[in-house]
Amino acid sequence: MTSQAVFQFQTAQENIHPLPQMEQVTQLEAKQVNVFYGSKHAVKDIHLSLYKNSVTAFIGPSGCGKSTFLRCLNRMNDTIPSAKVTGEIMIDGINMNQSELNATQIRRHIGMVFQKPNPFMKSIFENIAFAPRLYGASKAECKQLVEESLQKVGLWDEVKDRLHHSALELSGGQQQRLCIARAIAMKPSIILLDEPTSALDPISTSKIEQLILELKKDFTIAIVTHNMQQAARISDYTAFFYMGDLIEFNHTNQLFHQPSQQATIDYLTGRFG
Ligand SMILES: Nc1ncnc2c1ncn2[C@@H]1O[C@H](COP(=O)(O)OP(=O)(O)OP(=O)(O)O)[C@@H](O)[C@H]1O
Repeated sequence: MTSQAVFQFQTAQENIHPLPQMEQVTQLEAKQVNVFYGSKHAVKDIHLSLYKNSVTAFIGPSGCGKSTFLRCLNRMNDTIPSAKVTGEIMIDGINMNQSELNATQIRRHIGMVFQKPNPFMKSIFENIAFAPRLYGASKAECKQLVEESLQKVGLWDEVKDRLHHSALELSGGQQQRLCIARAIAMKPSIILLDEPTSALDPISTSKIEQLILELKKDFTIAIVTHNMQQAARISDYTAFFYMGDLIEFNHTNQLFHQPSQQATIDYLTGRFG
């Protein structure tokens, strides 16, 4: 029997989701989500919930489908011509994964920050004010949003005297915090972070981790990370993916200390990945 077959054999449905239904409030529920790139089945029948004001980490070896799944949550896979997403992404009783719903509107409510900081080639101020203005925010509202968002990401004091300088003058870590500020200025309910610290030094990484812990008071957060210490430090829940399957989902503490699946144990102990 191949190791993959062993994992599949051991992944009983009830073990994937051993969470007792306690006090968590579901913010988003993915049901039977599958993603195909042409004939490649990259994400297989995933059922997973994000809970309000919590951080959920997606971990697993390279190519296991973490980012692909994350991108389903705000319809970012719509931008990839070969990608086909089936299943439901339920928020407040509405399935977001239906073409009748406008993906741009959905992304207002489910913001995303990428691996590489990608500020617009505009001023610090404009990076934040641009989208709210498009959606009708007045000059005064934009000004307030800029300050509020920069305060939230701990960047205000560092940049308040050069708001009209190019965002590209900022360091990588500052640029990433600016991108987070840009996302939160749209007042989303969910923020998706795709390896947001992998291009950053340890000090900038630590600042972003602190920031994520602060932000979960106001937002629901999902983060893809290769850094297992990071997942252990900042997440409340962890989902372990392997070859497109969700192998295990649990409270982070539980998953790291008492994993229920052999594949999770093997990954956490460095036997593969
Ligand atoms: N645009 C695409 N076109 C075709 N195949 C893709 C595309 N993006 C991803 N894939 C494939 O889908 C599978 C899952 O990729 P994905 O990037 O989601 O994995 P991942 O777990 O996030 O990996 P990593 O940790 O390396 O970023 C991989 O086999 C990958 O090659």
